[in-house]
Amino acid sequence: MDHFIIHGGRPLHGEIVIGGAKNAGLKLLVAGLLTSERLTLSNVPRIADIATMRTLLEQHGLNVMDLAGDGSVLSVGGDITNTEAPYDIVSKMRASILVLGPLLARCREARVSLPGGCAIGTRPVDLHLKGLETLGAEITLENGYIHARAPHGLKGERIILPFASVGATENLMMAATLAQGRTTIINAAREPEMLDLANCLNAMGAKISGAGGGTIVIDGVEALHGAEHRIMSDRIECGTYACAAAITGGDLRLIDGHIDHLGSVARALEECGVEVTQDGNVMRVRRTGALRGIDIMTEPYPGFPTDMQAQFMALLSVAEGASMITETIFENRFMHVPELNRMGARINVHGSSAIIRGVHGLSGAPVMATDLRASFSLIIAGLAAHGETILSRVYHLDRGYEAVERKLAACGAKIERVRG
Ligand SMILES: CC(=O)N[C@H]1[C@@H](OP(=O)(O)OP(=O)(O)OC[C@H]2O[C@@H](n3ccc(=O)[nH]c3=O)[C@H](O)[C@@H]2O)O[C@H](CO)[C@@H](O)[C@@H]1O
Ligand SMILES: C=C(OP(=O)(O)O)C(=O)O
Repeated sequence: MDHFIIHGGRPLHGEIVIGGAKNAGLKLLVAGLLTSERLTLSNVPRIADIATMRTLLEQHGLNVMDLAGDGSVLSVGGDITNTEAPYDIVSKMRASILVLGPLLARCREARVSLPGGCAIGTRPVDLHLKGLETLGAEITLENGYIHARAPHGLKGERIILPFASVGATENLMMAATLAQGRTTIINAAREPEMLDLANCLNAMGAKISGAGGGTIVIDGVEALHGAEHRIMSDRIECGTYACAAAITGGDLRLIDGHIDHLGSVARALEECGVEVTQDGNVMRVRRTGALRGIDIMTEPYPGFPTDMQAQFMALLSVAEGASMITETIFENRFMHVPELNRMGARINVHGSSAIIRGVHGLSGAPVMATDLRASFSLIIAGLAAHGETILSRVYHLDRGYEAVERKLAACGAKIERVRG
């Protein structure tokens, strides 16, 4: 298992190119199941989750071509020969559940392993299943698998989501593109990735309006066709490097970083005393003064994203005064707290809130990654800490961040990946 060795205390200066969004790219690849023609995606991030999604689609029978030879442009096409998503892939990557709606809509049948819980929470898929039932699917659970059938096809309906679930909105939006009649999703997730997916589906011939807002209307069509689409840039990767710049008192130009997608994250950085500006497609982040503590609550978009919570906690651990972070999306997303405390942070968890008392400095230590964003929070802490930090279980990080050590080292960080 690879690990990172980080020697902290160096401000980051320079440029980092933000890659394509993991949380958009995964669903955009799945959209390839909705047509027999080719869907070509550019700006594909070279991360482990994309490789896993590629394996999943290939075992459904799709052919995935690497057009640029470096994984950045993928073309998906061909016939679906297998409608089963097996446990060994779904249990590795929860986004696999997104194949359920498209397989059902196109093949009228699908068998997808139940994903089960993960390190950050139980993460049930009841809203996906109820929504598909509303569209006419018959769903049974047997032997750990979801078996969904719609022998006469799906039928458009009005679906009210009790919670604005990202995955349920995407699954239902994709399924509804091939349903008969109109589907209206009320209380839909409003994350920018919804709009990216809808734009791609519309380019494939779907009729979707309202994506990015709370009500999405989908008029079903007979068939979708091929298209080309550029995946939006990753707002979470952008926010993560912004925190790294801020904690080290650095100055970073984030190419293809966008304040408007970051929204509440950019505002939180400013409240902490960090300067954030936009010039064309470059977002600049720098800090010259002291960091100030603030209170944060994670919420669905446009609120503060849970996927930035761990990285902000690392930042706030060295801010002046006390901060409070309340996590409302996942019930177990504070696994980084004991690891940050091992580096000298003073953080106490009370239920869904963490109180962070700012300290003057952190000290390097051996720490362990527990999930994707927690891993990067420990890198952020390590970049600011005195001495050596050794981060193990880097495979969590590789799920969603491309070339971390290269991007950080190019800006002055002393970070090395040790293989094995
Ligand atoms: C691949 C991807 O895009 N992952 C993102 C997606 O995950 P994901 O799509 O899984 O997130 P959801 O918005 O669906 O989940 C949010 C909350 O709703 C609950 N829930 C969800 C569905 C359901 O049927 N029943 C239910 O109770 C979940 O357990 C969780 O507590 O959005 C999350 C919230 O912004 C992000 O943290 C993830 O990075
Ligand atoms: C929680 C995340 O991803 P996933 O939903 O794929 O687990 C994340 O990107 O932080």
